[in-house]
Parts: sequence; C-alpha cells; structure tokens
Amino acid sequence: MSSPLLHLDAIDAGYGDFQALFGISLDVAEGELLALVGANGAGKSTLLRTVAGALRPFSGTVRFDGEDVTALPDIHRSRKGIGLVPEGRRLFPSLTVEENLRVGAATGRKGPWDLKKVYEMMPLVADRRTRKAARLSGGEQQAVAIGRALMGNPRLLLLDEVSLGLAPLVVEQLYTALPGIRAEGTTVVLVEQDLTRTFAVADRIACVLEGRVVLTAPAADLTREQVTAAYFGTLEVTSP
Ligand SMILES: Nc1ncnc2c1ncn2[C@@H]1O[C@H](COP(=O)(O)OP(=O)(O)OP(=O)(O)O)[C@@H](O)[C@H]1O
Repeated sequence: MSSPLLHLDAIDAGYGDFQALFGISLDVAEGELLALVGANGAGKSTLLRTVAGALRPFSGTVRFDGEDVTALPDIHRSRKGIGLVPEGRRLFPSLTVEENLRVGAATGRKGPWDLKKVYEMMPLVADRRTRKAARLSGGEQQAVAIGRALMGNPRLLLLDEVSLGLAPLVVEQLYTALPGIRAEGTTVVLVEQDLTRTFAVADRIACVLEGRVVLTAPAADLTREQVTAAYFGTLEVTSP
C-alpha cells in the first residue's frame, strides 16, 4: 500500500493551557475526500489548523507526503501544497476579488489552477472580479476564499465549514465546484455540519468527539445513526 498523503500521529494540541485535541491519529490517502463531523467545540477547526500549520501541536507528528512538517510554519506548508480555507473566509476587504485571488498564487506552486480556471469553475466569482471583497455577500466571499486557496495549487485542500451561514442555493453552488476540484487530483479534508451533504460527497468520515476521533470508516459503511451516535457520544463500541 502506498503511504498516505497526510499522516497524523498522536496529536495533542490546544491553546495555552487548554487542550483541545487528544492523541489524534489519522491518515488521508492521496485523492481521497475525508469529512470531519462533530459537535461545536469538538476540535475540528483545531485539527485543520494543526494540519495547515496555523497551530503547533503540543506533541505528536504531522507528516505530509512522507515528510515530517510538524515544525514547519503555515507559509512553508502552503508552499508544499497544504491549502486551508478557514472558517470565516478572511479576505482582504480593501482588495478586489482578483487581487485576493492573486494572493493565493503566492505559494509559487505550478499546477492546474490559475485565474482562468478558477473563473471557469466559479462564474459567480468571475462576474465580480473588479469588486472590492468588502462589498461581497457572505456566499460570494466564501467562493473567493476557495478560489484563493485553489490558486495556490494545493495537493491537500482543507475546507472548514464553508457552508456555514450561507443560503442553501449558495451552498449548492459551492458544492457544485467540488467534483471539478477533485478531478484535478486534489485531496480534500472538509468540515461539514450537514450530514446529508457529508454522505453525498465523502469517501470516508471521521467523527470527532471532545478532541478525540471516535469513529472513522468509509462513508458507504456507515449509517446516519452511527454518525449521529458518535456525534453525541452515545455510540456503542462493539468489538469485531
Ligand atoms: N483561539 C482559541 N483560544 C482558546 N480556545 C480555543 C480557541 N479556538 C478554539 N478553542 C477551543 O478549542 C476547542 C475546540 O474548538 P474548535 O473550534 O476546534 O472546535 P470545532 O469542532 O471546530 O467547533 P466549531 O464547529 O464550533 O468551530 C473548543 O473548546 C474551543 O472553545
């Protein structure tokens, strides 16, 4: 078996004295789409931030493409191909859409994604290319944030609740972009609260409960009931 693109081993992480993640070990294969599910505060964003290098773990190892990147800051990880779309978008409000997108290309990575390709995939973004980010709706900003991450040609794209607070139609448009992203070979780890959507897109699902991964399995092998039970901590663990 080939080695996973992302390998997390015994990750403990948190903020100051507060520990949010406990002994997380997880692999993600190249080309796979893994969905992280769990209640608010379970530690999903903390996990993505640890992978992206926005947060240094207390202990444990993050390996990307076989290399130990645990000590590398986020900017170096993005050059290696880890792209994070954080919760809350975080565009530069005074820059135009196109200027924001160009910021994403600062990774210097070659690959399929450039302005033309992002505009092709998200016509909504293309239509607003000269508009200041501050003047966009929440859904438009989210689409630009995804486009910006793609401009860095990531091998691993981390999407943190990109549909949070958006109108259903806008969420639909964002999710329409996913197959095109995956068709380019991009590996995706996403956090999504909507279980129907999670089951529709995920190859594998990992449930996070109070800072621990309590269940991980191919989406096709799981029922909604099992995921919901893991979510609320009422999953009965049966030995094989
Ligand atoms: N910057 C921070 N400083 C201190 N504690 C934090 C910080 N960010 C998150 N936490 C805490 O870490 C824990 C995990 O939070 P995290 O945001 O990773 O959860 P989550 O599963 O992503 O939930 P949500 O869906 O609410 O974002 C929570 O108890 C949260 O209060």
